[in-house]
Amino acid sequence: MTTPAIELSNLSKSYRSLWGKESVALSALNLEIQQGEVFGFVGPNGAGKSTTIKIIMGLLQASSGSAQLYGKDVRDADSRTGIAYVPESALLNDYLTPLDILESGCHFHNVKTDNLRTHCLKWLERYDIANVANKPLRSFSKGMTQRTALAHAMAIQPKLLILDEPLSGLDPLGRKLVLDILAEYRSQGGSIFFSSHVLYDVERLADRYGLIHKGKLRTVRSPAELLGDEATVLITSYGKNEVAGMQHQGLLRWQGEIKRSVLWATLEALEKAGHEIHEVRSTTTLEQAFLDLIKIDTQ
Ligand SMILES: Nc1ncnc2c1ncn2[C@@H]1O[C@H](COP(=O)(O)OP(=O)(O)OP(=O)(O)O)[C@@H](O)[C@H]1O
Repeated sequence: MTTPAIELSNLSKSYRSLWGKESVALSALNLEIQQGEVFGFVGPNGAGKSTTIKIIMGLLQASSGSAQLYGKDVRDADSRTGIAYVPESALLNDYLTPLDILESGCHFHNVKTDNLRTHCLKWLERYDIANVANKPLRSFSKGMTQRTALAHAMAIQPKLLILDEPLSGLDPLGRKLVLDILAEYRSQGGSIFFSSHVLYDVERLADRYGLIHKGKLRTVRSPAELLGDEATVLITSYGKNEVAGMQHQGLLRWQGEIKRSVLWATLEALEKAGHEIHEVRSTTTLEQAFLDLIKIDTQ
């Protein structure tokens, strides 16, 4: 068996206030992320996501338990070679330019390339910031800074990407751009561990999702497991003949919201009846499925 990309065993973290009061942020977390896996760490604000990521990145010390990257304890800085991290609010030196930042990142991670400048410019182009490659970051919007941080992460050709709320601060176009790049990285075998407090725009990205709530990992599921048989699908078609489950909407248009378990049977029936299928869209969101689970868990 290959070594997991991330292995957390009984990981706990408590913070102590100035008055000595302890609050538990993470409680005995056990989790394995395999190489090549995309894992979404999802939970509401204050659930413990950033605390977990900061421990993995060596920025915080766990109170107990252990965290390993590719079999190496995270307290050993070498464990993070070839691992890219983008924090929620990227703290980049704002006197530097995107090109400076990418080039120094590549030097630090020992990236081998024929022409470093061309390599870095390629990544700035992918993130649509090549036109400001030589401008200092202090003039940038939050979205542009976030894009620089993401371009820096990809330019080091990481074996694992760790992203804390990767889409926060980005407009819809920026979000789509980042999701497309992450999907491409994933299709080339890259591993991703990302956190998010909302699911709707990352729900197609991960192989598995872990739900963290009040410092405890409540459940780890694949999107299919999470949606189960309760998932519904909305079908829109055009045709003359009636088909079970479909409601006539005037002229040739039909629409039906059906259980996912009867999707294929319905599509076959529509084809047989000579309908042209216009759209098939999931109407049950992962977000709702998770919210339902928390309700069940806390009852
Ligand atoms: N430096 C700190 N000192 C004391 N308590 C802290 C500190 N950092 C985080 N906490 C507390 O630990 C808990 C977990 O916080 P954490 O930032 O890990 O949550 P999160 O899931 O990342 O939330 P968000 O989505 O808002 O970033 C929260 O109750 C938070 O208030």
